[in-house]
Amino acid sequence: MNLGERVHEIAQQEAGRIAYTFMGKDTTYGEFDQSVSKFAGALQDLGVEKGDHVAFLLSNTPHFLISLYATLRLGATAVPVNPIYSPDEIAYIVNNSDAKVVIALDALLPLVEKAHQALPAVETYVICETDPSTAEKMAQLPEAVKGKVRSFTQLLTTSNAFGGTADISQDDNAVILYTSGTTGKPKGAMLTHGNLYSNAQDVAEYLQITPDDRVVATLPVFHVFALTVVVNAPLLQGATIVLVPRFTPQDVFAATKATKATVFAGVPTMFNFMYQLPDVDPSDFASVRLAISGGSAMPVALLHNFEDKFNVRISEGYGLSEASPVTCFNPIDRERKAGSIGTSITNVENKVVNELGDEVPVGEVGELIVRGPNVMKGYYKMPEETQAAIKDDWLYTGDLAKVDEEGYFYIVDRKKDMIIVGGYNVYPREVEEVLFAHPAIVEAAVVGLPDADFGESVNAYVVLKDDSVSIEELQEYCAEHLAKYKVPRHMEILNELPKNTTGKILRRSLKDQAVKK
Ligand SMILES: Nc1ncnc2c1ncn2[C@@H]1O[C@H](COP(=O)(O)OP(=O)(O)OP(=O)(O)O)[C@@H](O)[C@H]1O
Repeated sequence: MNLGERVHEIAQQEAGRIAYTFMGKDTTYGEFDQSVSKFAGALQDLGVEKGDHVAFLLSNTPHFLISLYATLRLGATAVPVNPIYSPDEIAYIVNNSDAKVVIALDALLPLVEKAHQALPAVETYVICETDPSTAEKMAQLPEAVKGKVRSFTQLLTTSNAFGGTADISQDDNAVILYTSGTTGKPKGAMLTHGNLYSNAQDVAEYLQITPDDRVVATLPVFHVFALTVVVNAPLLQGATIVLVPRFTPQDVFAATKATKATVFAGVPTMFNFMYQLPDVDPSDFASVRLAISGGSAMPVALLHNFEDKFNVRISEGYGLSEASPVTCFNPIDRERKAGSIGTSITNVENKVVNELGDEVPVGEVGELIVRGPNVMKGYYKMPEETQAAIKDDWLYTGDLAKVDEEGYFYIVDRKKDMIIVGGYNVYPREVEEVLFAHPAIVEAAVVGLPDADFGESVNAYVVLKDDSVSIEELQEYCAEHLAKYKVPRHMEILNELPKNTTGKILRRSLKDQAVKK
């Protein structure tokens, strides 16, 4: 069984069940399956065969769901790319992935027009219309590009359905996902059909997603967290996806209220924006039985505040692109531990090891490594990086963690972000947790900077609710809660913190800016 077959099976058994809802319109599994077959037929007519690569420059609209499942049905490989990357970033990924077809939102038409010469391997651009003026704009394209451009809507209405069944094995690539480059140049993690199916199934079981669930999809779908947790896992269960095209707290509350959504998944900054929104009526969120946090560390103070305000349980999990992504989650039917990423999900093993790769005792910090059917095949065209990441079937995550007696894991921080002050280790996260617990602080990030006396120093950047507190007072507050060497030497108040499009705070940007000063 694979993802495509499973969705087809649900459509055969319960065609009238709602697969997704978008802008107030419901689409049934029967209709979804039909669109997938037709679009797979269209891709086939465009020359896409098993093993070919198709890049997506799409956001949270039905185009993504149809394109993904059509590509999978043909046995081709999907390469979801963040559509708001710069033209150079997009060109790098599209070229590196050897994509033959690019499926793009119409807003990217100017980019297609400009960038097509830099993308020699791309034979066709399929443009997804969301604006009535798109057809006219397509007609006015220069001849050299026009010949390569097709309309998604037209292909969907005029193509014959793909009637065949691609011969897909568990080890075939389903998706190549480029890591966002928070810590370096994007690398394409090759995730197989087996990887994606098993992780979606294990997550769905572990979080008890049922066919009656309505799962809010506002996390960007081109990112691995969304792909498994709010796209594949609900579809495997025959549940309903509530597509929210662009995250705003207002849109999420409106969508949960209108659809009586039962599951919400977000990164911590989303929870923070929702919590901070003034005049919110918590009853708008009352239908949500489970809130899922992942992608970066959920500050403990925010977890408690959010749970109290909205009377909902937050289950924090952990993962990375290379692991499809989920390895741990706080369980639904057992204790949820604040500050922990929970226990290993079914079929996946997590272990904390020292520099030699030996498991460390309970409570001791080491690198988190992962083994299971979710671990990627490798990085596309990067055998050396693959060898460095996977040793004896264990994926080295680059994250420091510890585990308790009950098997709950705690992410201490990224290995690369650890600060060494005069020989002492400081994990930015523990300083951030203290800052987050201060009532005047809305956001906080901590980075290490070179220091002539101590090698490195601790530096904090905060966003404040108001000006009720000074930097000196915040430093005094830190001194009350932290050992002296962990207290930020330098603190700065900013209007906002730099974030990537998934909402993760970019410590590296803060560091780069500080070094340039
Ligand atoms: N619950 C969590 N707590 C702390 N960190 C988390 C959590 N969930 C995910 N992360 C962090 O996110 C990382 C995985 O993110 P992802 O695969 O999206 O790549 P990225 O970090 O955005 O980009 P890059 O790999 O290029 O740095 C993990 O390795 C970990 O550092």
